[in-house]
This record gives sequence, C-alpha cells and structure tokens, in this order.
Amino acid sequence: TGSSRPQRLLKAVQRNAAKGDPQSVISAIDYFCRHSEWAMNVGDEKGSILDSVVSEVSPTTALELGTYCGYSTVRIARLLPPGASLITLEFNPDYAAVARQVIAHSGLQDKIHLVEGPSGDSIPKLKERFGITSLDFVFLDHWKDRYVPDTKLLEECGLLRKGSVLLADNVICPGAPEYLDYVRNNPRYESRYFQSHLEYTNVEDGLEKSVFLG
Ligand SMILES: O=C(NCCc1nnc(-c2ccc3[nH]cnc3c2)[nH]1)c1cc(-c2ccc(F)cc2)cc(O)c1O
Ligand SMILES: [Mg+2]
Repeated sequence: TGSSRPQRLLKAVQRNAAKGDPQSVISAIDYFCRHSEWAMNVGDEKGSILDSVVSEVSPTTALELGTYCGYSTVRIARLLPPGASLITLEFNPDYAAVARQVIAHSGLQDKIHLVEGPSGDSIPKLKERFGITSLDFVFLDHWKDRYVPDTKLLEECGLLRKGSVLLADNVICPGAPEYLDYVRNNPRYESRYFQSHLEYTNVEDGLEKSVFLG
C-alpha cells in the first residue's frame, strides 16, 4: 500500500523546511498544498486571521480541537508568550503520528501537548490532566458537527471564563450552521464573522470569533 496524503505532506516538510524554524514549516506546507496536493489545513489566508486573533489574546492556555497534520498547531504555538502552552486534540491516530513529527520539525514540541482520542472524552479530563483552571483561547477545527456539543461541554466543564475567545474554522465551507446559530443567538457570547476563503481556493469560507461573556 502506498503513502497517505499526510505522510506525503510530512515528507515535504522534512525535505523543504529548516529544523527548528516554525515559519519555514508553515511555508513548506502551504507550498505543498498549493503546488502538489490540496490538504485541509487552515492555510495562509485564514491563517493570517488566526495569527491576529492569537496575538491579540496572547493566551497562557490554548486548546485546539482537530490537529490534523499540525499546521495550525505550529501557527498558534509560534505566537504563544513564554511559559504558555497549547493542548491539541486529535481523534485519528494516523493524523496524530504525522502531526507529532511536523511539530518536532518546528521545534515547538515543548509548548504543545497532543492528546489522542475523541474530544468528548478528552475535554472533561483537561483540568485534572494539565492542572488548568480555564482556557484563554480555543480553536475549533475538527468535525463540524462536534462544534456545538464540544462548546457546550467546555461550558459545562467550567473551562470557559469571562473573556475566553473561541475561533471556529470552516463556518461556511464545509459549514457549521448549527454552531453559527448557537453562538450568534446566545446572550453569553459576542460573535463576529471574518470573511475569507477555503484554504488554497477562491471558494468562500470564514472564521467565527466568539467571546464568552461568563
Ligand atoms: O473536516 C475538516 N476538518 C476536520 C478534520 C479532523 N481532523 N481531526 C478531526 C477530529 C475529529 C474528532 C475529534 N475528536 C477529538 N479530536 C478530533 C479530531 N477532524 C475540514 C474539511 C475541509 C474540507 C473543505 C472542503 C472540502 F471539499 C473537503 C474538506 C476543510 C477544513 O478546513 C476542515 O477543517
Ligand atoms: Mg478547517
């Protein structure tokens, strides 16, 4: 059997990116996805919006739902302040195996905790496992039908505090209509839509930023 797309993406990183240089890892993945094979990373256009929100929040504790190959994991971790950390949840063991190597190549592994398993199982264990009281920033980029149940779970587990920022990818394509409905019609959230495009295409997509009001 041949290699998978994530494995070919990893090879492109190992060949073209400088070890210990997160920006070159990001550029190598974007180049691969534009010129070789499309892959479902947040990409450079939406990635710039992600960067600006992460920089604005400057989170001490951040959570990512859906690691995939680790592209947005590296994008977020490279902007974290000293001593801050990013927890990223991945369900698919093949994706997780590739992501660990992409993260290692970037040199940011000390800032990142990759947890394998279903988000519904991992979220309730985050407090005890990582000694956190609340999350400053959450990036939702996993299965789109998990956005609402996992947001409710974060609330129920007391992981959100006044001012916690949620940023959700793909709210237009593939789409997360129930999530948009949930955060836009909920008095406990202040939401804003950032229009952009589906990674590496000119198809409309965007990010929804929602601040939890407590
Ligand atoms: O499905 C996506 N992303 C999700 C992958 C994932 N990777 N990991 C998970 C996971 C699922 C449960 C989990 N529970 C705990 N961790 C989990 C992780 N899900 C996705 C799809 C597209 C896309 C657009 C247009 C197309 F024509 C085809 C595809 C674009 C994107 O930006 C995406 O993010
Ligand atoms: Mg996405």
